[in-house]
Order: sequence, then C-alpha cells, then structure tokens
Amino acid sequence: MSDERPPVIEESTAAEGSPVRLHVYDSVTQWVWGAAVSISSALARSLQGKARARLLLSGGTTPTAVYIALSKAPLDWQHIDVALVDERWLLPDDPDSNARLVRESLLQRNGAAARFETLTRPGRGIEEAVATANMHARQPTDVVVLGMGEDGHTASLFPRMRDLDLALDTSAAYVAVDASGCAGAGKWLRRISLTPAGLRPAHTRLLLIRGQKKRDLLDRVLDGDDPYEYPARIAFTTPGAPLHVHWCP
Ligand SMILES: O=C(O)[C@H](O)[C@@H](O)[C@H](O)[C@H](O)COP(=O)(O)O
Repeated sequence: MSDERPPVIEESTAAEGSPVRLHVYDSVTQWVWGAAVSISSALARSLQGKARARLLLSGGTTPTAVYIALSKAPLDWQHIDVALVDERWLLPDDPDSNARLVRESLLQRNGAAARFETLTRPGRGIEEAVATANMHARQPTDVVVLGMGEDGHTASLFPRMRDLDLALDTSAAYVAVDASGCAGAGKWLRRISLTPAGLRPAHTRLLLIRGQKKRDLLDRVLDGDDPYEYPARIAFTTPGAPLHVHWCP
C-alpha cells in the first residue's frame, strides 16, 4: 500500500500528469451529458487519426442513461466497434446480460450503426469465448468505460475472488472468472472479465459512479493501491491513460 493518495483534481480542466481526474456534477442530468460528451469527444478524436475506433463498455445499473445519451451523438458510428468490459455467463439476449443492456441503450438511434461484439454466443464454451475476446482485443482500444460496485469491484474482478492474482497478472486482455463466494457478483458467478492488461492500451479511461456511498468508497479506493482489497484500483494503478471519474450525488 502506498502512503500517499493519488492526486485528485475536482474539475474537468485538470493539470496534465494527474492519474485521477474527478469531474463533479451537481445533477444527474449534467452527469449524464457530461459523461456522454466525454466519451463521444474521445471517440471523435480517435476517428480523426484512423479508420475505426474501439469502445469497451461496462454493465451494471449506473451507466444506462449515459449510453442512451451517447447513442444520440452525431458520430461516424459505422466506424465504431463496441465491445464489453465484462459479461455474466449468459446468452447475449438474456435480460441480465450486459450485451442486452448495451443493445437496448447504446445500439439505438445513431448508435445503431455501430458494430457490436458480444462476449458470449450460443453454442460457445467459456474458454472459447475468452479466446475470441482476446483475439478481438488485439485491435487497439480507444475508450474504456468502467463501473465500480459497492464492494470495490470493477469489471468482473471482485475482492477476494478465487484466482484474482492470475487475472491481475495475466498478459491476456480477458479471462474467465469464478466469483463463487463474492457477494458483489450476485447470482452470476461465472463471468468473463477485462484484466489490467486489457485496460492498459486504452487512450481514454472513464469511471462512472453516482451517489454519496460510491463517493465515500471512491475516497477509500483512492487511499491506497492494493488491488486485492479493492480491484477497482486497477483503474488508476494500471500504467497508461489517466482515469476520468465522473460523479454526481
Ligand atoms: O456486469 C457487471 O456487473 C459490471 O460490468 C460491473 O463491473 C459494474 O460496472 C459494477 O457492478 C457497478 O454496477 P452498478 O452500476 O450496478 O453499481
């Protein structure tokens, strides 16, 4: 654990070099639009320099409104590849799958033109699904949108999860995980998750959180660097782009 907290700057015009930049909004509406504009600007910047941009999205309850707002952005969506940060071991049309959430929120309106890669497919075993995800992950990732659970998990990396060390240390972008015994995983114990190695190449990293509980948790998460205590720490301890945290009460 480090003694020093990473510097946090509570405004969007943060100084260069800070590993964590906190964007604070007064209302949910401002948060939704602020986060959506940040994601769409990052994608537009990426598309200025190359033919395709790649966006990785988390599930959970928090980001839906942001994905709906983002789906209205006037982007060159047919040149954007959308994939998932993590997935429960469910078929993509399952109401509890992250694929379904992204399909119903982002892949609508302008966003309907994006190319979407699910992490699961009918008839495919979990190791095969992970191998395919790792093959897709060879394409450069531009933007990663993370969430954080109340136990300090991010993606599907849960505190005290079996084989968390392997997931944290692997050079693979995705791994299959077994979250047995992790209350934060709910009833979805088998999952596929992005790893720090998968996060590392992204040019833009965002963490979307809301509410006082998550803000207090964020303070604890930022007050150290041990990912075994709070796996969400990989969001700012993994070398690479700074982490933009978008928060509102
Ligand atoms: O599929 C998942 O479970 C997510 O990708 C997960 O990592 C999510 O981001 C957090 O659990 C936060 O979820 P909430 O927004 O619901 O708190």
